[in-house]
Amino acid sequence: MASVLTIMILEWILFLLLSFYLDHFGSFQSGIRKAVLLLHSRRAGNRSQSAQQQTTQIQEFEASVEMERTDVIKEREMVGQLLQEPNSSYSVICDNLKKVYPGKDGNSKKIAVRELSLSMARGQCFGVLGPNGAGKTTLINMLTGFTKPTSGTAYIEGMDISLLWENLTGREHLMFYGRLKKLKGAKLAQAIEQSLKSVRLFDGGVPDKLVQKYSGGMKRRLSVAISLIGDPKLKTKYGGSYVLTITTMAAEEAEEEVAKLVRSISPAVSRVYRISGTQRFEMPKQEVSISAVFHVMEDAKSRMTILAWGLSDTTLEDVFIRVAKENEASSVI
Ligand SMILES: Nc1ncnc2c1ncn2[C@@H]1O[C@H](COP(=O)(O)OP(=O)(O)OP(=O)(O)O)[C@@H](O)[C@H]1O
Repeated sequence: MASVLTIMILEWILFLLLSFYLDHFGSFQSGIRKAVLLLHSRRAGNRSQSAQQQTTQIQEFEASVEMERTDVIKEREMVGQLLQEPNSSYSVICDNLKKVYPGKDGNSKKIAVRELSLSMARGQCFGVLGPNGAGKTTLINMLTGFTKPTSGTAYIEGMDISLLWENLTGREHLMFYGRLKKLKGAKLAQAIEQSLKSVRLFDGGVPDKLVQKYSGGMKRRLSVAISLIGDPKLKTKYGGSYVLTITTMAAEEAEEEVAKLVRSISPAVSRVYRISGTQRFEMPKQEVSISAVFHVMEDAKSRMTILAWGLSDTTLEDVFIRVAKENEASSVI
C-alpha cells in the first residue's frame, strides 16, 4: 500500500511539472527552442532585454535551427567557391545577404532577408518567387542600392555593392553602370549626359550631388536612368517612334479632325493620350519621314486653329508609359 502511495505522489509531482512546462512554453518543439533560447540569452547576460528583442532573437534562432535544404546548401557552397576563385561567367553573387528592419511602434524588428547566398550566371534569366512579405523587394532594393544590407554583401560584375550608393553622386552611379555595359571615354560621357537629361537630373548641379541628398523621386528617376544607360534594347523595342504633340481648342470636333490628319501620315499612328485639346501621338520611325510631318502640319495650320505642336524623339517617359500600358493590357487579358 505504501509503495502504491509513493508511486501516486511521484506521478503527481511529475505531471505537475509537465503541465507547468507545457503551460509556460507551449508545444514540445517550440518549447524546447524557447527554453534553449531563454537559457542562451540568460547566459549572455541579457536579462534586461525587452520582449521586442527577444522576439527577434527567437526568429533568428528558429531560422538557424531550421534544416537548410540541400539545394540551398549547394548554392551556398558554390558561392563560397566563387568568392575564392572568381569566375567571370557569374555577374551577380550574393554572399550571406541579410536585412533586418528596425522595429517601429512597439513592433519587433523584422528580418526581411536571411543570409541569402546565391549566384547568377551572366545572361541567365533569374526569377525571384515568394509569397507577400518574403523579402523579394528588399533583395532587389539591396542589389540596386536602395537599401543597405544589415550584413553580408553582393558583388555585381565583381564589384562590391557595399562600397557604393549613398556616398556616390548621380553621375558616378551612371559611370559605374555605364562601364559595366562596356561604355568608355566620350561614349560613356555622352550616354551619362543623355540619361541625366532624359530623367531631368541634369541641371542645377544635381548630377554631382551625393545620392544621399536626393529626394525619393530623384532616386527613382536615377534608377530609371541606370536601368537604361548604355543598353537601350528596352528603349529601342518600345521607343523606335516619333512623338507628335498637337494642341487645338478642347472641342471634340477639332480633336477628331487632328486625329484624322495625323492618321493620314501613317496608318500605324497611335494616340497616347488626349487631354483638354492636347493630343499626343506615336509614329513608327520607319514609316514616317520628318519632312512629311512638317508638310502635313503646315497644311493643317492653314486650314484650322492649331494652338501649338511639336515633334520629338521618344523620351524615357514615353517608353515608360508604353510599357506600363502594355503590362496593364496583358494583366487585364
Ligand atoms: N521599410 C521597412 N520597414 C520595416 N519593415 C519592412 C520595410 N520594408 C519591408 N518590410 C517588411 O519586410 C518584409 C519583406 O518585405 P518585402 O517588401 O521585401 O517583401 P516582398 O516579398 O517583396 O513582398 P510583396 O510580394 O508583397 O511585394 C515584410 O514583412 C515587410 O513588411
